Amino acid sequence: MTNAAPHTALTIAGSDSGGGAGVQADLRTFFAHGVHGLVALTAVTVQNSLGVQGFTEIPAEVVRAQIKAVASDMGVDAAKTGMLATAEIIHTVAGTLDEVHIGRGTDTPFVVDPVAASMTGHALLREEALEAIRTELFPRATLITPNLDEVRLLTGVEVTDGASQRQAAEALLEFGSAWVLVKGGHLYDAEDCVDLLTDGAETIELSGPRIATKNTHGGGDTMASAITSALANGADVPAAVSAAKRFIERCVAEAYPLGAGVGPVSPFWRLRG
Ligand SMILES: Nc1ncnc2c1ncn2[C@@H]1O[C@H](COP(=O)(O)OP(=O)(O)O)[C@@H](O)[C@H]1O
Ligand SMILES: Cc1ncc(COP(=O)(O)OP(=O)(O)O)c(N)n1
Repeated sequence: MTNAAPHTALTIAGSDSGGGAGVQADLRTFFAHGVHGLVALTAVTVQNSLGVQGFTEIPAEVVRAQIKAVASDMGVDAAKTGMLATAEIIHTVAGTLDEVHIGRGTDTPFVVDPVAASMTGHALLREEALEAIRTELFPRATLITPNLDEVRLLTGVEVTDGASQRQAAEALLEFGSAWVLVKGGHLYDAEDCVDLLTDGAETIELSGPRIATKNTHGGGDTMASAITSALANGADVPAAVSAAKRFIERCVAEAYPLGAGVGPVSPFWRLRG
């Protein structure tokens, strides 16, 4: 008997030793969507619920080799990036994605989560690398998914309400991605969590209740990999983001305490049905 292979999604991201963010969050989320996860590891972080103690990056050529190995043999239905650590890795990833035909202008959707720092404020990207994300990855992206801290770093726009969220989304579109999702989780005083999705022609507000919990570690990675899973399974961008928003709400609602600090969001609810 030969079983049909599931769809595949590739994450190009760092490892979180605490298991709540990074490739661990991505693989948990791919699994919860019935998608086979492929990995190109970019960095190894030393972190737990209290924060990131440090990281070391993987040589750029090894990142390239991982992407080539899986793309040439197994095939990639959708890809995403998370922590990329250095400008050299970003440059290498951009060139390799072109070689294996992933990203804007190809049939394989590509999501860029422009991870710059952990929620505890520890840098996950060397300083000079932000410009490389803007110029080398955004033009190749089907969708970019910054949080409000990343929006400020990338555009200088301080989002405080719906109007500035729209202004930020327009500024981000100028960098060349097909779609932008400005996530609103960091507007802590707002009653609802509103994420704004736009391609310049169509703008969709995705709103949901703000769940009262401190355990939101890995939320951004989980959201981006839920979108990537839906894209791998054939959804278009608005449908993928809308499904991911409902998914992450449940993950936040079922987040659990682990360690003395911030616990992880939980994709396990999906396995319980
Ligand atoms: N307390 C919360 N309740 C419900 N949804 C949340 C909560 N915090 C964040 N989210 C959602 O989780 C996703 C990631 O949010 P955000 O915190 O903005 O990004 P990041 O995790 O990258 O910092 C978004 O879809 C956001 O709306
Ligand atoms: C290895 C690694 N990658 C990414 C992050 C940031 O993850 P995110 O989903 O934004 O979660 P928080 O850091 O906001 O909890 C990370 N910490 N480690």
